[in-house]
Amino acid sequence: MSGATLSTERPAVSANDDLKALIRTIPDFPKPGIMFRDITTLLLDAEGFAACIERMAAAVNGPIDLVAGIEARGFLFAAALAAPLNAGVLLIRKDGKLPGATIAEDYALEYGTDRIAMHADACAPGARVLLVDDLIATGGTARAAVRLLRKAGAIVSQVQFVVDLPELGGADALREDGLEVTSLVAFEGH
Ligand SMILES: O=P(O)(O)OC[C@H]1O[C@H](OP(=O)(O)OP(=O)(O)O)[C@H](O)[C@@H]1O
Ligand SMILES: Nc1ncnc2[nH]cnc12
Repeated sequence: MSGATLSTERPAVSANDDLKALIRTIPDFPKPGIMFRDITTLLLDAEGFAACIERMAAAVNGPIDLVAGIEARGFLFAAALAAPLNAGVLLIRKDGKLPGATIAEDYALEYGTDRIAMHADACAPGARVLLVDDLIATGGTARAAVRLLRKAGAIVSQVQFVVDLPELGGADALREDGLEVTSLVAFEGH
């Protein structure tokens, strides 16, 4: 009779711990109590940034026409990801920055509201758009971006982030909206 054997192997290292180690945490920025997850250190590492983009590309579910990036840090990941996916890049900017005719969407901040915009003619109705940002916290920005893209007629079914702050509930809120949400690393706390 073969009894259960206890594994002497170490628990598997999460596949993206190498990337997590490249993201620096700066306490109390931009204000006391915030743990700022700084992806500039990941960007500085050539192998790490390349691995990040490869893993994001591998997680893309189905063909897409455009990668939409959210200003400003989201642009970096969206632009790099678009090349291997053979997709174009659609810019979602803070209001007032785009030169052509725009459509906009408001979203709530801790205090007050903000507005993001995109060129009204940036995507054809029915275009399959993957939304990308560096980080999701409360999800206010990403949810507004999804509403904006859908207002333009885009089909948005997946949203990707490098970093998730799960305690803030943004990824769960997007999932409740019916979106597929993928992120490479998660940090506990704000
Ligand atoms: O999930 P949320 O609570 O909406 O927060 C996440 C957003 O906050 C950060 O952008 P920020 O507005 O700081 O802009 P930046 O990229 O220009 O620094 C981040 O890049 C996301 O876009
Ligand atoms: N904790 C955090 N670190 C970096 N960017 C953020 N955007 C919102 N919360 C953030």
